[in-house]
Amino acid sequence: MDDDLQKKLAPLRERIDAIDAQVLELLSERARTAQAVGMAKEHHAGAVFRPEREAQVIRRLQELNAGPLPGQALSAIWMEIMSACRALEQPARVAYLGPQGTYSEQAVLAHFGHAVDAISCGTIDEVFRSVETRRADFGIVPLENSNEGAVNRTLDLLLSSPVKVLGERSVAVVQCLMTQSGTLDGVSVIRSHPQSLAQCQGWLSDHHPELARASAASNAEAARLASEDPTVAAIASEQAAQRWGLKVVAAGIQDDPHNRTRFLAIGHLETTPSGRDKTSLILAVPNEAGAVYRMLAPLAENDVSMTRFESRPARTGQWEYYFYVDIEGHRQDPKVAKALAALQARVAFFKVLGSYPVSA
Ligand SMILES: O=C(O)C(=O)C[C@]1(C(=O)O)C=C[C@@H](O)C=C1
Repeated sequence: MDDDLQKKLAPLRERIDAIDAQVLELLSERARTAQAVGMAKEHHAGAVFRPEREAQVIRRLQELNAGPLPGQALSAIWMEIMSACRALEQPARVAYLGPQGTYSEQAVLAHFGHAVDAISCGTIDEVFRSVETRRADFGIVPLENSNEGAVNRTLDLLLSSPVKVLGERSVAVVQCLMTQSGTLDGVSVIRSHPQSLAQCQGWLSDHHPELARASAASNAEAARLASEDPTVAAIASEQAAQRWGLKVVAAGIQDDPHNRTRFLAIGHLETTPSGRDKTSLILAVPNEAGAVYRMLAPLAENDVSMTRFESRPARTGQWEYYFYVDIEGHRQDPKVAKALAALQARVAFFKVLGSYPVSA
C-alpha cells in the first residue's frame, strides 16, 4: 500500500478499533440485560419473542437515526442484535418451505435474524403442521407474489389451522441465472420452479430462445441440479448460487424489477398493539345480493381502512367464497374492536387470523 495512504489510514483504523471495543462493551451490556428480561419472563411464563416490542425498538431507532447509515441498514443490524439477544433467552425454532437458499429462507432470516434454528420443510402443509405440533415455535409461509398473486395453499391452510398470524415480511425477488462455469457454454436446459420461469419468460425469450425450459420442485432444487450437471442452468436467488457453489451468469432477470413476495410469520402468540399494526381476517357471507357490501359497512362506519381483499372459493359447489381481509389497526384498538364486533354479528363465518406490527 502506498505510504501516504498508510499514514492517513492508520489513525482512522485505530479510531475504528477503539469504537468497536466500545460498541462491543455496550452490546454485551445489552445482551446481559436481555438475559435479565429472559429470567423475568421465565418466572412469569412470558413469551420470549415479542414481535410488537421488536417493531417498536426498530421504529424508534429509525426515528432517532440522523445518518449517515440508511434506515434499512439500521433495521438489518438491529434485527441481528435482537436475534442474538433473543437466542440467549431461548433460540427460536422456525419452520419454512425449504430447501436452503429459497426466498422463504431469506424471509426467515429477515424476520427473525440469523440466531434461529431454521427447520426446512418440504411443503407448506408441513410448515403449518410443524407449528401446530410445536416441533417448531414459528413458521414462515409465502402469502402472495406481486406478479403471480396469492399462494392458494397458504390461504386454505390459514382457514383450517388454529395457528395465528404474528407478522409479515416482504422479500424482493431478484432472479439470477446461474451455472457451474458462469457461462452458458454447453448448457441445454434452464430449470427453475414454474413460478420463477413465468416471472422471467420475457427475458428468457429475448435472450435465450434456443434453450429448453424445464420445471423443478423449487429454485433451490434447480440450483442443486445445476451443481451436479454442467448442461443445466438454474434460475434462483444469489443465496442459492452461493449455497450450491454456482456462478451467476445474469442477475435481476425477472420481467418486473419490483417483483416481491410477501410472507407471513405464524405461531401461537397473541401480540399486543405496537402502535402501527394490521389485522388479518377471514369472512364469509350468504350468497345473496348486497351481502359483501353489508359485510364491509362496519369498517367504513368505524373509520377502519381495508388494505387487502382477496376471495377464495369455499368449494361447496355453490359459488360461495371466503374473503381474506386485512385492515389497519390492532384488534385491541377501540375502533377496530368496535368494527369487528359489528362485523361478526353480520357474517356467516368470522375468523381473526391475528393482529401484528406493520413491517417497516
Ligand atoms: O424486550 C423483550 O421482551 C426482550 O426479550 C428483549 C428483546 C431485545 O433484544 O430487545 C429480545 C426479544 C424480544 O422479541 C423483544 C426484545
